[in-house]
Amino acid sequence: MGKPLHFNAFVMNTTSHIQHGQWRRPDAGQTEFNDVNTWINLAKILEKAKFDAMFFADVSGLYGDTEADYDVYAHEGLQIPSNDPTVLLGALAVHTTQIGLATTSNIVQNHPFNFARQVSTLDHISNGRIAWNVVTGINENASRNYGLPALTDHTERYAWADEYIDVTYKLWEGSWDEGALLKDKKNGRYADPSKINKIYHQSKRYRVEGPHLPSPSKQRTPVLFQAGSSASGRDFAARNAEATFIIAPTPDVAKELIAETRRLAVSHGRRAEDIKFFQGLSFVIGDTEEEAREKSKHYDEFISVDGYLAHMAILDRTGRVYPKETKLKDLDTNTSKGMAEWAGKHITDREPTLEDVATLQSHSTRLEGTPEQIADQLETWQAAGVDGINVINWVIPGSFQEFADKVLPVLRARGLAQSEYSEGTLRQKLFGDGDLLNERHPAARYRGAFTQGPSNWEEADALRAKAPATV
Ligand SMILES: Cc1cc2nc3c(=O)[nH]c(=O)nc-3n(C[C@H](O)[C@H](O)[C@H](O)COP(=O)(O)O)c2cc1C
Repeated sequence: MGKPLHFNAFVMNTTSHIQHGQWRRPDAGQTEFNDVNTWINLAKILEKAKFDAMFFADVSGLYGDTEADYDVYAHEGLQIPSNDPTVLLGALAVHTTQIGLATTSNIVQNHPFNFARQVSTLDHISNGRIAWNVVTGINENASRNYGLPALTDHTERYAWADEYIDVTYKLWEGSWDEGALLKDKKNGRYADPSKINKIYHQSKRYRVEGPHLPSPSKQRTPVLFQAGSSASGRDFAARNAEATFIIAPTPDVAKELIAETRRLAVSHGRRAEDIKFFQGLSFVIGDTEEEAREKSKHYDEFISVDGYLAHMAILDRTGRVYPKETKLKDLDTNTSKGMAEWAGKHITDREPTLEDVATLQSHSTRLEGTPEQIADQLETWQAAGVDGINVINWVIPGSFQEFADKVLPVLRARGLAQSEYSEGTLRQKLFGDGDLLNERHPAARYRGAFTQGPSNWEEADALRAKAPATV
């Protein structure tokens, strides 16, 4: 028997997330994303099927050139309109009891003091089932929505992320000592002030006094996801992430990426197994191979070439998508070079066009076949070091229901999917090693760090000048 893979449902609080054009299918429920019942219904299906978590992607602004129009995004429902997933998790938490709830939140979109408070509140509501996908963003428009003149430089974005996450660690792990909450009705002592600490954080962008307003939730720090794949992104993940989301084109590429990030984690004093890797995949499931092939063609009929190209930001200078028959060799942009090479590997009998790029993109994460064949392919991904799958959907809720009905039973028979939830918080369910971050994680150093800490800003600043690494 194999080792169970983890399964997350990869979704976004919008109509067109990844598989652009599929919202036009008659059975697509994602058009009703404003209706909270769409999500509650899906959460119940997923929980019944024992999915580990519901993972919400998010962006804080439009894709593409900020000066150009955004007609194509509006036509395609491509991540606009979209709603805030973090708010939605509050509703899902009270309609479920076991499934993990992961939200994406960009460091530009919220002050860390406020964000830390929202997450602690959600972790209380859900009884310890919250995860945070830490992103630094790639959209210029998102930066402009928060008063910045432009997208912050790549290296600086990760320095900012370090600073941001440090504030949240201090609030979650260090501000409240264990046993601070007394609830002592007899003596009229609700909490013990000697165990509630200010943090006096000072860094380039943030000056935060504390204390954290919520008392500690079950997990304190939510389970930490990360999705950057550049050198700085991988280094950030190696230091901070408990789970990393990848979209590798093949198991071999995934294997390399995973080994590299695990090596980095070890170099930062963590263990290789402290990070779990989730590969994003979509599924076309048939009772026979022939049926799967037919279904795949049917999905292709709904592909919106404009949608894929807009998501990949392959647009002209006015923000319009090029005609789909445009040959890649005729595109005069930097992005087209890598793409042309990539498309050229797959299409050898003619000049690749933009339509080919969109189709290739939609096929790049697609596993197709009978449930048995899909299970075989998942075993190959697992052998490459993948711990879990972020299941990308075509339609909500149908794609997940189909996966639950057809593929999960085959996986269970091979020991590759869980049949029951284990007890406890999301972290305990994923790692089996307690509700809190382990001792090797950098946030653990803040436990008890503020108990004997400074009692005002002057003392804090003096201490920082003497030993910058400690506070
Ligand atoms: C699989 C995957 C999923 C991502 N999901 C999101 C997301 O939901 N929201 C977001 O703002 N960025 C998302 N990103 C972008 C990354 O968080 C990151 O900002 C981007 O990849 C640039 O960082 P990098 O240069 O380190 O890769 C995702 C990236 C990958 C690879």
